[in-house]
Amino acid sequence: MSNRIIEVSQLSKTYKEGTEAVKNISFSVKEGEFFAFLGPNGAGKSTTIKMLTTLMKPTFGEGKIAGYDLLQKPEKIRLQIGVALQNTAIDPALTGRELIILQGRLFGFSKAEAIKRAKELLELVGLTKDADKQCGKYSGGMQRRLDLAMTLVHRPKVLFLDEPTVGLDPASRMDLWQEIKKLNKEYGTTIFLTTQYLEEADEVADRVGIINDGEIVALEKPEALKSSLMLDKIKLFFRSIQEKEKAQKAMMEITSNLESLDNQIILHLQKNREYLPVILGKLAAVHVFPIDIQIASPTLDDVFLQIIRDKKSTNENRGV
Ligand SMILES: Nc1ncnc2c1ncn2[C@@H]1O[C@H](COP(=O)(O)OP(=O)(O)OP(=O)(O)O)[C@@H](O)[C@H]1O
Repeated sequence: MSNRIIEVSQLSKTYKEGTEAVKNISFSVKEGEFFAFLGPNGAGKSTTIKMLTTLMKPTFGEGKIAGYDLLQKPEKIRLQIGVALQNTAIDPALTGRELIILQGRLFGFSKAEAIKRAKELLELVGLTKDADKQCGKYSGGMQRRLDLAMTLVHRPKVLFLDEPTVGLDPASRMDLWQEIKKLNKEYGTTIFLTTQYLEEADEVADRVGIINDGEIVALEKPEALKSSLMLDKIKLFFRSIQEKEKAQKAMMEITSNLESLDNQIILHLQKNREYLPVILGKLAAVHVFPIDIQIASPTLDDVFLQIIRDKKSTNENRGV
């Protein structure tokens, strides 16, 4: 096997009533890579994960996970992967420890092995203290960590996580990211996850794939995606809304690619520091002076919005 642990070629899924949820996608993920799969609601992320985890058959195309073919060797694949999908149902009356032991037994561990593995995993995800509490009484963050522990029982090579941090408060989100990062860095587990929190994907992912309307529209390292935008955001803050409005008219002479919020204007300009004197000159001409100026490089959110906007306008031009 090459060191590509996920390999997908022209993978497609059309649901029975005709929705083309995934259209001919091809990509690969290397062993040990942290891959984030992003896309707006309904883009095809869950459908892709379901196909890659053998829960759903593709209508066309092929894929291999850890060297095994999706259609020919699904049972082999299931032993190599861990899957945490959204809304997994677990019995709330059982304790965290009992659930992990049960999972171990389902994977064929002896009772003693399952107990030992549960202890290790509870430690890994920081649930040792609450291991013997009924999991129905766990907080959202604790439940997610338990989900994670359960997916790890059989030491999977690849972990598929569908929006693992959705609905968690920022502190719990950070904790869970730490656990996932640890698995990736210390144990070399390949991570394939979907998330809506782009700034977090930016921080943790080696590579990002963006899917929109069933098609992959970007596949890059986060840095490369951001620099491909070649735009800076210049934020100008004013003392009052009246001043901001005056300034906005003047700024429209430089670019129409701007946003106006309360007392600030955000200009999106090609990366080029020479624009600053031009901006200040135009403002001085109308006697308005900003109280603060901030220059920021694009974030992954900006890239995402731009890609989705470009796609929309191409479709509109084509009359789609
Ligand atoms: N079981 C199904 N039967 C028919 N259509 C479906 C089914 N599941 C998903 N779809 C449709 O397929 C498309 C892709 O959905 P999918 O759930 O894969 O997107 P997603 O990117 O995971 O969205 P979200 O972020 O909202 O979970 C959508 O148009 C959706 O309505």
